[in-house]
Amino acid sequence: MHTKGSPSCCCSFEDYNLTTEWLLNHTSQRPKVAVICGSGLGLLADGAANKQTFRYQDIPNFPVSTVAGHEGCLVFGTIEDTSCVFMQGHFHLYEGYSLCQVTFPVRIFKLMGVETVLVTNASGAICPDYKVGDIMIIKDHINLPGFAGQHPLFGPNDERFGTRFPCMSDAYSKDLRRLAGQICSELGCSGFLREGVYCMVSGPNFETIAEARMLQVLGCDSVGMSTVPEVTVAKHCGLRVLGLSLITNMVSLDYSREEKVNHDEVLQIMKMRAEVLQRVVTELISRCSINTH
Ligand SMILES: O=P(O)(O)O[C@H]1O[C@H](CO)[C@@H](O)[C@H]1O
Ligand code: HPA
Repeated sequence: MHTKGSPSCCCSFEDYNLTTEWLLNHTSQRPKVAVICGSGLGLLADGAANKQTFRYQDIPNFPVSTVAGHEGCLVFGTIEDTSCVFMQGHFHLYEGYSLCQVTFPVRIFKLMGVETVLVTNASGAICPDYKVGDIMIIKDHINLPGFAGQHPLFGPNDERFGTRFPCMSDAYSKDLRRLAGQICSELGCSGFLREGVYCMVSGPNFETIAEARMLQVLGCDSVGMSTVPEVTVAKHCGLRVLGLSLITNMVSLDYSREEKVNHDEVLQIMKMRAEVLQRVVTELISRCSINTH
């Protein structure tokens, strides 16, 4: 990631190619599904067999993880007959990375032949009906940093990846959302399953009460500091996307509320639900190419 592609993008097509070639030369896996593991969810990879792990720092051009709960490993493996790749840890604007770096792995997955991306994350509930521990299937998102010009597709468009003006009205596959709902109900998770709108903020601070109230007025059900850039770039290059968000805390909408959110608490709740999420993700991977198109 050292050659300048354009003033607003720090990765050139050669950078993407170099990393893709390196990975293709170091693994015999040809993944069809990529899983981006959110905070504390690295063990989503535990359901895979024939695992092969690379540390981000050993992969040319790859950013490294700097946040607790993000191991910084790329794990290849198989689930049933499906070859897949897991990102144990993803990247955030607040770490100081450009959105080009944040989304770098998504284009690598595309070039490796991935067709479907499952994104997971931790988020705070804005919707007062939600509860801590709920799993929210992401129906849609609000790209708040994008409104302020922090957008991963800013700058000259590279047609080799996708069109200048991608449509985002169907960013999250309806088929995959339906399948996820079905799997959750088969696994007995219906009682804590939601579907809603995720809003990305840049972080790293958690929201003020006035900000949280604004997000509620905007129609957000939950808020987090990731995912939207990866999903935007995935959709731009024609990948199918499913997003699952785990509600780790209730965002304060009221000045009288005493509870204060912190990252340790976020990780603790993720740990509590990681096993069930792992079963959902494993099942999704084994069924997503059969039941959907
Ligand atoms: O979105 P992920 O990385 O899962 O994690 C969420 O949790 C962290 C804050 O506790 C932030 O990184 C936020 O985005
Ligand atoms: N706000 C922003 N990001 C988050 C939150 C939150 O309340 N919880 C987990 N990630």
